[in-house]
Amino acid sequence: MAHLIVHGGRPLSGRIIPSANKNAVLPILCATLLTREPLRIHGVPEITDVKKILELFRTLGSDVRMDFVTGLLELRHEDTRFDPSIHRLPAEMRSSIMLAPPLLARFGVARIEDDVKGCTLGAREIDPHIEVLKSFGATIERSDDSLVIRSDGPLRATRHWLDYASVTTTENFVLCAALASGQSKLNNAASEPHVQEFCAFMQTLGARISGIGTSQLTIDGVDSLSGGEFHLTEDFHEVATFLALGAITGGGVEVKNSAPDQFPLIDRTFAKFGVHVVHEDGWSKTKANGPLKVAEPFTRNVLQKVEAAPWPYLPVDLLPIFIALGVKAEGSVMFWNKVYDGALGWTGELSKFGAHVFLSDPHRLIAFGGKPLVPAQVESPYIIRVAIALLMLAASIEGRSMIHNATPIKRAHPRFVENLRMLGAEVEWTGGD
Ligand SMILES: CC(=O)N[C@H]1[C@@H](OP(=O)(O)OP(=O)(O)OC[C@H]2O[C@@H](n3ccc(=O)[nH]c3=O)[C@H](O)[C@@H]2O)O[C@H](CO)[C@@H](O)[C@@H]1O
Ligand SMILES: C=C(OP(=O)(O)O)C(=O)O
Repeated sequence: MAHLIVHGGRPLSGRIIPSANKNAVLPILCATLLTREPLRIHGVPEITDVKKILELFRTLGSDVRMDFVTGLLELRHEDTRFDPSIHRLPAEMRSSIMLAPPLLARFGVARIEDDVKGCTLGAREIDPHIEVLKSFGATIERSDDSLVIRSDGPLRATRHWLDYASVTTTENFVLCAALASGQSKLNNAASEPHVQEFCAFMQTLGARISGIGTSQLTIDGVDSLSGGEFHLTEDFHEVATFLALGAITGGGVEVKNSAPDQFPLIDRTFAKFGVHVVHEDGWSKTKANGPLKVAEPFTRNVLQKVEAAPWPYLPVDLLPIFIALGVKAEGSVMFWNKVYDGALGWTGELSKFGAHVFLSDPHRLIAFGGKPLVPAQVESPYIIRVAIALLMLAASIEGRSMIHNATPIKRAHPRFVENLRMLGAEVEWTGGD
Protein backbone atom coordinates (compact mmCIF):
# COMPACT_ATOMS: atom_id res chain seq x y z
CA MET A 1 0.00 0.00 0.00
CA ALA A 2 1.24 3.49 -0.82
CA HIS A 3 0.64 6.52 1.37
CA LEU A 4 0.65 10.23 0.59
CA ILE A 5 2.64 12.77 2.57
CA VAL A 6 1.36 16.32 2.10
CA HIS A 7 2.76 19.62 3.35
CA GLY A 8 -0.42 21.64 3.03
CA GLY A 9 -1.36 25.29 3.08
CA ARG A 10 -0.22 26.31 -0.42
CA PRO A 11 -2.80 27.68 -2.87
CA LEU A 12 -2.86 25.41 -5.92
CA SER A 13 -2.93 27.15 -9.29
CA GLY A 14 -2.20 26.34 -12.91
CA ARG A 15 -3.60 24.43 -15.86
CA ILE A 16 -4.50 20.75 -16.07
CA ILE A 17 -5.37 18.57 -19.03
CA PRO A 18 -7.48 15.79 -17.52
CA SER A 19 -7.18 12.15 -18.42
CA ALA A 20 -9.95 9.91 -19.71
CA ASN A 21 -12.73 8.60 -17.46
CA LYS A 22 -11.84 5.22 -15.92
CA ASN A 23 -15.52 4.27 -15.98
CA ALA A 24 -15.63 4.85 -19.76
CA VAL A 25 -12.26 3.32 -20.65
CA LEU A 26 -12.91 0.06 -18.80
CA PRO A 27 -16.23 -0.99 -20.39
CA ILE A 28 -14.73 0.05 -23.73
CA LEU A 29 -11.74 -2.24 -23.17
CA CYS A 30 -14.08 -5.09 -22.20
CA ALA A 31 -16.13 -4.47 -25.37
CA THR A 32 -13.06 -4.81 -27.59
CA LEU A 33 -13.22 -8.58 -26.99
CA LEU A 34 -16.38 -8.67 -29.10
CA THR A 35 -14.41 -8.16 -32.33
CA ARG A 36 -11.45 -9.89 -33.99
CA GLU A 37 -10.65 -6.79 -36.06
CA PRO A 38 -7.86 -4.26 -35.28
CA LEU A 39 -8.64 -1.35 -32.96
CA ARG A 40 -6.92 1.94 -32.16
CA ILE A 41 -7.94 3.78 -29.00
CA HIS A 42 -6.48 7.20 -28.19
CA GLY A 43 -6.12 8.77 -24.75
CA VAL A 44 -5.86 5.53 -22.73
CA PRO A 45 -4.69 6.47 -19.21
CA GLU A 46 -1.95 4.69 -17.28
CA ILE A 47 -4.10 3.55 -14.35
CA THR A 48 -4.09 0.31 -12.37
CA ASP A 49 -7.41 -1.02 -13.68
CA VAL A 50 -6.41 -0.49 -17.34
CA LYS A 51 -3.07 -2.24 -16.74
CA LYS A 52 -4.88 -5.21 -15.14
CA ILE A 53 -7.25 -5.66 -18.10
CA LEU A 54 -4.45 -5.32 -20.67
CA GLU A 55 -2.45 -7.92 -18.73
CA LEU A 56 -5.40 -10.31 -18.93
CA PHE A 57 -5.67 -9.71 -22.70
CA ARG A 58 -1.96 -10.56 -23.10
CA THR A 59 -2.47 -13.74 -21.05
CA LEU A 60 -5.37 -14.71 -23.34
CA GLY A 61 -3.08 -14.34 -26.38
CA SER A 62 -4.38 -11.03 -27.77
CA ASP A 63 -2.03 -8.61 -29.52
CA VAL A 64 -1.71 -5.58 -27.20
CA ARG A 65 0.46 -2.58 -28.03
CA MET A 66 0.09 0.10 -25.38
CA ASP A 67 2.11 3.31 -25.42
CA PHE A 68 1.28 5.17 -22.21
CA VAL A 69 3.41 8.17 -23.29
CA THR A 70 1.14 8.94 -26.27
CA GLY A 71 -1.91 7.19 -24.81
CA LEU A 72 -2.37 5.11 -27.98
CA LEU A 73 -3.57 1.53 -27.60
CA GLU A 74 -3.43 -0.77 -30.62
CA LEU A 75 -5.28 -3.97 -29.93
CA ARG A 76 -6.32 -7.08 -31.79
CA HIS A 77 -8.10 -10.09 -30.30
CA GLU A 78 -7.45 -12.52 -33.14
CA ASP A 79 -5.76 -15.55 -31.58
CA THR A 80 -7.43 -15.02 -28.22
CA ARG A 81 -8.26 -18.12 -26.14
CA PHE A 82 -10.13 -18.32 -22.84
CA ASP A 83 -10.09 -21.29 -20.46
CA PRO A 84 -12.33 -20.82 -17.41
CA SER A 85 -10.34 -23.41 -15.46
CA ILE A 86 -7.16 -21.31 -15.77
CA HIS A 87 -7.99 -17.67 -16.41
CA ARG A 88 -9.32 -15.36 -13.72
CA LEU A 89 -10.88 -11.93 -14.13
CA PRO A 90 -8.88 -9.04 -12.63
CA ALA A 91 -9.61 -8.72 -8.89
CA GLU A 92 -10.59 -5.66 -6.81
CA MET A 93 -12.17 -3.78 -9.71
CA ARG A 94 -15.85 -3.66 -10.51
CA SER A 95 -15.37 -3.40 -14.26
CA SER A 96 -14.19 -7.01 -14.53
CA ILE A 97 -17.88 -7.94 -14.50
CA MET A 98 -18.16 -6.45 -17.99
CA LEU A 99 -15.80 -9.08 -19.35
CA ALA A 100 -18.54 -11.67 -18.83
CA PRO A 101 -20.76 -10.89 -21.89
CA PRO A 102 -17.88 -10.72 -24.41
CA LEU A 103 -16.37 -13.95 -23.06
CA LEU A 104 -19.79 -15.57 -23.25
CA ALA A 105 -20.40 -14.33 -26.81
CA ARG A 106 -17.01 -15.51 -27.96
CA PHE A 107 -16.31 -18.69 -25.99
CA GLY A 108 -19.77 -19.72 -24.72
CA VAL A 109 -18.55 -19.57 -21.13
CA ALA A 110 -17.48 -16.96 -18.57
CA ARG A 111 -16.64 -16.98 -14.88
CA ILE A 112 -17.22 -14.19 -12.39
CA GLU A 113 -15.12 -14.61 -9.25
CA ASP A 114 -16.49 -13.38 -5.94
CA ASP A 115 -13.64 -10.85 -5.55
CA VAL A 116 -14.92 -8.78 -8.52
CA LYS A 117 -15.99 -5.93 -6.27
CA GLY A 118 -14.26 -2.56 -6.60
CA CYS A 119 -14.46 0.26 -4.06
CA THR A 120 -15.83 -0.69 -0.63
CA LEU A 121 -18.94 1.45 -0.86
CA GLY A 122 -21.37 -1.14 0.53
CA ALA A 123 -23.17 -3.89 -1.37
CA ARG A 124 -21.93 -4.21 -4.95
CA GLU A 125 -24.82 -6.29 -6.21
CA ILE A 126 -24.38 -9.07 -8.72
CA ASP A 127 -28.06 -10.11 -9.06
CA PRO A 128 -29.06 -7.42 -11.60
CA HIS A 129 -26.23 -8.67 -13.84
CA ILE A 130 -27.33 -12.28 -13.46
CA GLU A 131 -30.93 -11.34 -14.32
CA VAL A 132 -29.71 -9.65 -17.50
CA LEU A 133 -27.53 -12.60 -18.52
CA LYS A 134 -30.36 -15.04 -17.85
CA SER A 135 -32.85 -13.01 -19.81
CA PHE A 136 -30.53 -13.27 -22.85
CA GLY A 137 -30.65 -17.08 -22.44
CA ALA A 138 -27.48 -17.77 -20.42
CA THR A 139 -27.40 -20.32 -17.59
CA ILE A 140 -25.71 -19.74 -14.24
CA GLU A 141 -24.04 -22.20 -11.84
CA ARG A 142 -22.63 -21.35 -8.44
CA SER A 143 -19.23 -22.78 -7.46
CA ASP A 144 -17.29 -22.17 -4.20
CA ASP A 145 -15.70 -18.86 -5.17
CA SER A 146 -17.37 -17.89 -8.43
CA LEU A 147 -20.32 -17.99 -10.79
CA VAL A 148 -20.00 -19.89 -14.06
CA ILE A 149 -22.10 -18.58 -16.93
CA ARG A 150 -22.76 -20.59 -20.06
CA SER A 151 -24.63 -20.24 -23.31
CA ASP A 152 -25.12 -23.01 -25.88
CA GLY A 153 -25.41 -20.72 -28.87
CA PRO A 154 -25.74 -17.02 -29.73
CA LEU A 155 -27.61 -14.94 -27.12
CA ARG A 156 -31.28 -14.21 -27.88
CA ALA A 157 -32.60 -10.63 -27.88
CA THR A 158 -34.68 -9.68 -24.87
CA ARG A 159 -36.69 -6.95 -23.13
CA HIS A 160 -35.74 -6.04 -19.62
CA TRP A 161 -36.61 -3.46 -16.96
CA LEU A 162 -33.92 -2.86 -14.35
CA ASP A 163 -34.75 -2.54 -10.62
CA TYR A 164 -32.59 0.61 -10.60
CA ALA A 165 -30.46 2.49 -13.13
CA SER A 166 -27.24 0.55 -12.65
CA VAL A 167 -24.23 1.72 -14.65
CA THR A 168 -22.38 -1.56 -15.22
CA THR A 169 -25.61 -3.58 -15.60
CA THR A 170 -26.72 -1.22 -18.38
CA GLU A 171 -23.34 -1.62 -20.05
CA ASN A 172 -23.57 -5.40 -19.70
CA PHE A 173 -27.02 -5.33 -21.30
CA VAL A 174 -25.61 -3.45 -24.30
CA LEU A 175 -22.66 -5.85 -24.51
CA CYS A 176 -25.07 -8.82 -24.63
CA ALA A 177 -27.54 -7.18 -27.02
CA ALA A 178 -25.00 -5.96 -29.60
CA LEU A 179 -24.55 -9.44 -31.12
CA ALA A 180 -27.81 -11.07 -29.98
CA SER A 181 -30.28 -12.11 -32.65
CA GLY A 182 -33.14 -9.58 -32.88
CA GLN A 183 -34.09 -6.35 -31.13
CA SER A 184 -33.45 -5.83 -27.40
CA LYS A 185 -34.92 -3.10 -25.22
CA LEU A 186 -33.81 -1.91 -21.80
CA ASN A 187 -35.91 0.22 -19.48
CA ASN A 188 -34.56 2.17 -16.48
CA ALA A 189 -31.17 2.24 -18.18
CA ALA A 190 -28.34 4.28 -16.66
CA SER A 191 -27.32 7.35 -18.68
CA GLU A 192 -24.11 8.65 -17.05
CA PRO A 193 -21.63 10.39 -19.39
CA HIS A 194 -19.43 7.26 -19.23
CA VAL A 195 -22.37 5.06 -20.26
CA GLN A 196 -22.94 7.41 -23.22
CA GLU A 197 -19.25 7.35 -24.16
CA PHE A 198 -19.21 3.55 -24.00
CA CYS A 199 -22.31 3.38 -26.26
CA ALA A 200 -20.62 5.77 -28.71
CA PHE A 201 -17.66 3.37 -28.86
CA MET A 202 -20.00 0.45 -29.51
CA GLN A 203 -21.52 2.42 -32.40
CA THR A 204 -18.01 2.94 -33.81
CA LEU A 205 -17.76 -0.86 -33.98
CA GLY A 206 -21.11 -1.01 -35.79
CA ALA A 207 -23.50 -1.68 -32.89
CA ARG A 208 -27.01 -0.38 -33.57
CA ILE A 209 -28.11 1.47 -30.44
CA SER A 210 -30.74 4.15 -30.05
CA GLY A 211 -31.87 6.13 -27.01
CA ILE A 212 -28.33 6.84 -25.79
CA GLY A 213 -28.43 9.28 -22.86
CA THR A 214 -32.02 8.34 -21.96
CA SER A 215 -33.51 5.69 -19.68
CA GLN A 216 -34.68 3.54 -22.64
CA LEU A 217 -32.18 1.83 -24.90
CA THR A 218 -33.04 -0.12 -28.03
CA ILE A 219 -30.39 -2.33 -29.59
CA ASP A 220 -30.73 -4.15 -32.91
CA GLY A 221 -28.33 -7.08 -32.85
CA VAL A 222 -25.83 -7.39 -35.72
CA ASP A 223 -23.94 -10.47 -37.00
CA SER A 224 -20.50 -9.11 -36.25
CA LEU A 225 -18.71 -5.99 -35.05
CA SER A 226 -15.89 -4.27 -36.91
CA GLY A 227 -12.60 -2.76 -35.81
CA GLY A 228 -12.18 1.00 -35.60
CA GLU A 229 -10.55 4.05 -34.10
CA PHE A 230 -11.80 5.97 -31.07
CA HIS A 231 -10.74 9.05 -29.09
CA LEU A 232 -11.57 9.08 -25.37
CA THR A 233 -12.76 12.37 -23.87
CA GLU A 234 -11.91 14.10 -20.60
CA ASP A 235 -13.08 12.64 -17.31
CA PHE A 236 -15.69 14.87 -15.64
CA HIS A 237 -14.61 13.42 -12.26
CA GLU A 238 -11.06 14.65 -12.86
CA VAL A 239 -12.27 18.06 -14.07
CA ALA A 240 -14.36 18.51 -10.90
CA THR A 241 -11.55 17.18 -8.68
CA PHE A 242 -8.96 19.69 -9.88
CA LEU A 243 -11.45 22.58 -9.76
CA ALA A 244 -12.20 21.60 -6.14
CA LEU A 245 -8.49 21.34 -5.28
CA GLY A 246 -7.96 24.90 -6.51
CA ALA A 247 -10.98 26.15 -4.57
CA ILE A 248 -10.26 24.40 -1.26
CA THR A 249 -6.66 25.64 -1.16
CA GLY A 250 -7.63 29.24 -1.99
CA GLY A 251 -5.97 29.06 -5.42
CA GLY A 252 -7.47 28.63 -8.88
CA VAL A 253 -7.00 25.73 -11.25
CA GLU A 254 -8.03 25.85 -14.91
CA VAL A 255 -9.02 22.50 -16.37
CA LYS A 256 -9.55 21.59 -20.02
CA ASN A 257 -13.16 20.57 -20.46
CA SER A 258 -14.79 19.92 -23.82
CA ALA A 259 -18.15 18.92 -22.31
CA PRO A 260 -19.36 21.87 -20.15
CA ASP A 261 -22.92 20.81 -21.06
CA GLN A 262 -22.48 18.01 -18.49
CA PHE A 263 -21.76 20.53 -15.73
CA PRO A 264 -24.83 22.66 -14.84
CA LEU A 265 -25.70 20.62 -11.73
CA ILE A 266 -22.05 20.15 -10.76
CA ASP A 267 -21.61 23.95 -11.08
CA ARG A 268 -24.67 24.60 -8.91
CA THR A 269 -23.25 22.23 -6.31
CA PHE A 270 -19.94 24.13 -6.25
CA ALA A 271 -21.96 27.35 -5.85
CA LYS A 272 -23.50 25.95 -2.63
CA PHE A 273 -20.01 26.35 -1.10
CA GLY A 274 -19.42 29.82 -2.55
CA VAL A 275 -17.37 28.55 -5.51
CA HIS A 276 -18.37 29.87 -8.92
CA VAL A 277 -17.39 27.80 -11.93
CA VAL A 278 -16.84 29.49 -15.28
CA HIS A 279 -16.57 27.61 -18.60
CA GLU A 280 -14.80 29.52 -21.39
CA ASP A 281 -13.12 28.51 -24.65
CA GLY A 282 -12.90 24.81 -23.75
CA TRP A 283 -11.54 25.45 -20.24
CA SER A 284 -13.22 25.49 -16.83
CA LYS A 285 -12.07 27.52 -13.83
CA THR A 286 -13.37 28.61 -10.43
CA LYS A 287 -13.86 32.02 -8.86
CA ALA A 288 -14.22 32.26 -5.09
CA ASN A 289 -14.87 35.53 -3.28
CA GLY A 290 -12.83 35.11 -0.11
CA PRO A 291 -13.03 32.06 2.20
CA LEU A 292 -15.51 29.30 1.34
CA LYS A 293 -18.97 29.85 2.79
CA VAL A 294 -22.11 27.74 2.53
CA ALA A 295 -24.97 29.49 0.71
CA GLU A 296 -28.03 29.72 2.97
CA PRO A 297 -31.22 28.29 1.44
CA PHE A 298 -34.17 30.69 1.16
CA THR A 299 -36.51 28.05 2.60
CA ARG A 300 -36.65 28.56 6.35
CA ASN A 301 -35.58 25.74 8.68
CA VAL A 302 -33.93 23.56 6.07
CA LEU A 303 -30.26 22.75 5.78
CA GLN A 304 -28.36 23.38 2.59
CA LYS A 305 -28.10 19.95 0.96
CA VAL A 306 -26.23 17.99 -1.69
CA GLU A 307 -27.99 14.91 -3.08
CA ALA A 308 -26.18 12.28 -5.15
CA ALA A 309 -28.07 9.72 -7.22
CA PRO A 310 -27.96 8.11 -10.69
CA TRP A 311 -27.48 10.59 -13.58
CA PRO A 312 -28.83 13.19 -14.29
CA TYR A 313 -28.49 13.76 -10.52
CA LEU A 314 -25.13 14.72 -9.05
CA PRO A 315 -22.78 11.73 -9.64
CA VAL A 316 -22.29 9.77 -6.46
CA ASP A 317 -18.55 9.35 -6.97
CA LEU A 318 -18.16 13.13 -6.61
CA LEU A 319 -19.80 13.25 -3.19
CA PRO A 320 -16.60 12.85 -1.09
CA ILE A 321 -15.05 15.78 -2.97
CA PHE A 322 -17.99 17.99 -1.98
CA ILE A 323 -17.84 16.66 1.59
CA ALA A 324 -14.26 17.96 1.76
CA LEU A 325 -15.51 21.39 0.58
CA GLY A 326 -18.32 21.18 3.17
CA VAL A 327 -15.82 20.59 5.98
CA LYS A 328 -13.78 23.60 4.87
CA ALA A 329 -16.64 26.03 4.15
CA GLU A 330 -18.26 27.96 6.97
CA GLY A 331 -21.84 26.76 7.50
CA SER A 332 -23.78 23.50 7.61
CA VAL A 333 -24.63 21.13 4.77
CA MET A 334 -26.41 17.80 4.59
CA PHE A 335 -24.91 15.26 2.17
CA TRP A 336 -27.24 12.55 0.95
CA ASN A 337 -25.88 9.47 -0.79
CA LYS A 338 -28.98 7.96 -2.37
CA VAL A 339 -27.05 5.14 -4.04
CA TYR A 340 -24.78 3.29 -1.63
CA ASP A 341 -25.57 2.03 1.85
CA GLY A 342 -21.95 1.90 3.07
CA ALA A 343 -20.21 4.83 1.43
CA LEU A 344 -20.01 7.20 4.42
CA GLY A 345 -18.40 4.98 7.08
CA TRP A 346 -15.02 6.63 6.50
CA THR A 347 -16.21 10.06 7.61
CA GLY A 348 -15.05 9.41 11.20
CA GLU A 349 -11.53 10.02 9.84
CA LEU A 350 -12.46 13.66 9.27
CA SER A 351 -12.48 14.35 13.02
CA LYS A 352 -8.70 13.73 13.05
CA PHE A 353 -8.40 16.99 11.08
CA GLY A 354 -10.63 18.68 13.68
CA ALA A 355 -13.71 18.55 11.45
CA HIS A 356 -17.20 18.33 12.90
CA VAL A 357 -19.44 15.94 10.99
CA PHE A 358 -22.45 13.91 12.06
CA LEU A 359 -23.56 10.68 10.37
CA SER A 360 -27.36 10.72 10.69
CA ASP A 361 -27.83 7.30 9.04
CA PRO A 362 -25.92 5.18 6.48
CA HIS A 363 -26.99 7.53 3.68
CA ARG A 364 -26.84 10.99 5.28
CA LEU A 365 -24.10 13.12 6.76
CA ILE A 366 -24.21 16.65 8.13
CA ALA A 367 -21.00 18.71 7.99
CA PHE A 368 -20.74 21.65 10.37
CA GLY A 369 -18.01 23.33 8.36
CA GLY A 370 -15.52 26.09 8.93
CA LYS A 371 -14.06 24.68 12.18
CA PRO A 372 -10.31 25.21 12.79
CA LEU A 373 -8.47 22.33 11.08
CA VAL A 374 -5.13 20.77 11.98
CA PRO A 375 -2.82 18.47 10.00
CA ALA A 376 -3.35 14.76 10.71
CA GLN A 377 -2.53 11.17 9.88
CA VAL A 378 -5.65 9.62 8.39
CA GLU A 379 -6.55 6.23 6.97
CA SER A 380 -8.28 5.96 3.60
CA PRO A 381 -10.68 3.09 2.90
CA TYR A 382 -10.46 1.31 -0.49
CA ILE A 383 -12.47 4.12 -2.13
CA ILE A 384 -10.81 6.19 -4.82
CA ARG A 385 -12.59 9.51 -4.24
CA VAL A 386 -12.31 9.26 -0.45
CA ALA A 387 -8.52 9.10 -0.70
CA ILE A 388 -8.81 12.24 -2.85
CA ALA A 389 -11.16 14.01 -0.41
CA LEU A 390 -8.73 13.36 2.46
CA LEU A 391 -5.87 14.62 0.30
CA MET A 392 -7.87 17.77 -0.55
CA LEU A 393 -8.31 18.59 3.12
CA ALA A 394 -4.65 17.85 3.88
CA ALA A 395 -3.60 20.16 1.03
CA SER A 396 -5.72 22.96 2.49
CA ILE A 397 -4.27 22.74 6.02
CA GLU A 398 -0.88 24.20 6.89
CA GLY A 399 1.54 21.49 8.09
CA ARG A 400 2.39 17.85 7.42
CA SER A 401 -0.44 15.34 6.94
CA MET A 402 -0.36 11.75 5.86
CA ILE A 403 -3.03 9.78 4.00
CA HIS A 404 -2.47 6.08 4.67
CA ASN A 405 -3.56 3.64 1.92
CA ALA A 406 -4.05 6.27 -0.79
CA THR A 407 -3.22 3.70 -3.51
CA PRO A 408 -6.83 3.56 -4.86
CA ILE A 409 -6.18 6.99 -6.44
CA LYS A 410 -3.94 5.16 -8.94
CA ARG A 411 -6.99 3.20 -10.14
CA ALA A 412 -8.48 6.30 -11.78
CA HIS A 413 -6.05 9.23 -11.93
CA PRO A 414 -2.76 8.90 -13.82
CA ARG A 415 0.14 11.18 -12.81
CA PHE A 416 -1.96 12.50 -9.92
CA VAL A 417 0.94 13.52 -7.71
CA GLU A 418 2.89 14.92 -10.68
CA ASN A 419 -0.15 17.06 -11.58
CA LEU A 420 -0.49 18.27 -8.00
CA ARG A 421 3.19 19.25 -7.92
CA MET A 422 2.76 21.15 -11.18
CA LEU A 423 0.05 23.16 -9.39
CA GLY A 424 2.46 23.97 -6.56
CA ALA A 425 1.63 21.24 -4.03
CA GLU A 426 4.27 19.67 -1.80
CA VAL A 427 3.21 16.04 -1.93
CA GLU A 428 4.89 12.67 -2.37
CA TRP A 429 4.18 8.96 -2.37
CA THR A 430 5.75 6.78 0.27
CA GLY A 431 5.60 3.02 0.94
CA GLY A 432 4.99 0.29 -1.66
CA ASP A 433 2.61 0.22 -4.60
C1 LIG B 1 -16.86 0.64 -13.09
C2 LIG B 1 -17.97 1.59 -12.84
O1 LIG B 1 -18.55 2.13 -13.75
N1 LIG B 1 -18.24 1.84 -11.55
C3 LIG B 1 -19.26 2.80 -11.22
C4 LIG B 1 -20.61 2.13 -11.33
O2 LIG B 1 -20.62 1.00 -10.46
P1 LIG B 1 -21.84 -0.05 -10.48
O3 LIG B 1 -22.33 -0.22 -11.86
O4 LIG B 1 -21.37 -1.22 -9.72
O5 LIG B 1 -22.93 0.73 -9.66
P2 LIG B 1 -24.51 0.60 -9.74
O6 LIG B 1 -25.03 1.69 -10.63
O7 LIG B 1 -24.87 -0.79 -10.06
O8 LIG B 1 -24.90 0.97 -8.24
C5 LIG B 1 -24.13 0.48 -7.16
C6 LIG B 1 -25.02 -0.02 -6.02
O9 LIG B 1 -25.81 1.03 -5.52
C7 LIG B 1 -27.11 0.56 -5.18
N2 LIG B 1 -28.12 1.36 -5.93
C8 LIG B 1 -27.77 2.08 -7.04
C9 LIG B 1 -28.68 2.88 -7.70
C10 LIG B 1 -30.00 2.94 -7.18
O10 LIG B 1 -30.87 3.65 -7.73
N3 LIG B 1 -30.32 2.20 -6.10
C11 LIG B 1 -29.40 1.41 -5.46
O11 LIG B 1 -29.71 0.76 -4.45
C12 LIG B 1 -27.15 -0.94 -5.48
O12 LIG B 1 -26.85 -1.63 -4.30
C13 LIG B 1 -25.99 -1.10 -6.46
O13 LIG B 1 -25.38 -2.38 -6.37
O14 LIG B 1 -21.62 3.08 -10.97
C14 LIG B 1 -21.52 3.55 -9.62
C15 LIG B 1 -22.71 4.48 -9.37
O15 LIG B 1 -22.65 5.59 -10.21
C16 LIG B 1 -20.18 4.25 -9.40
O16 LIG B 1 -20.03 4.56 -8.03
C17 LIG B 1 -19.02 3.36 -9.83
O17 LIG B 1 -17.83 4.12 -9.87
C1 LIG C 1 -16.35 3.37 -7.26
C2 LIG C 1 -15.50 3.48 -8.28
O1 LIG C 1 -15.01 2.44 -9.02
P1 LIG C 1 -15.42 0.87 -8.95
O2 LIG C 1 -16.83 0.79 -9.37
O3 LIG C 1 -14.49 0.22 -9.91
O4 LIG C 1 -15.21 0.42 -7.55
C3 LIG C 1 -15.05 4.82 -8.71
O5 LIG C 1 -14.55 4.92 -9.85
O6 LIG C 1 -15.15 5.81 -7.94
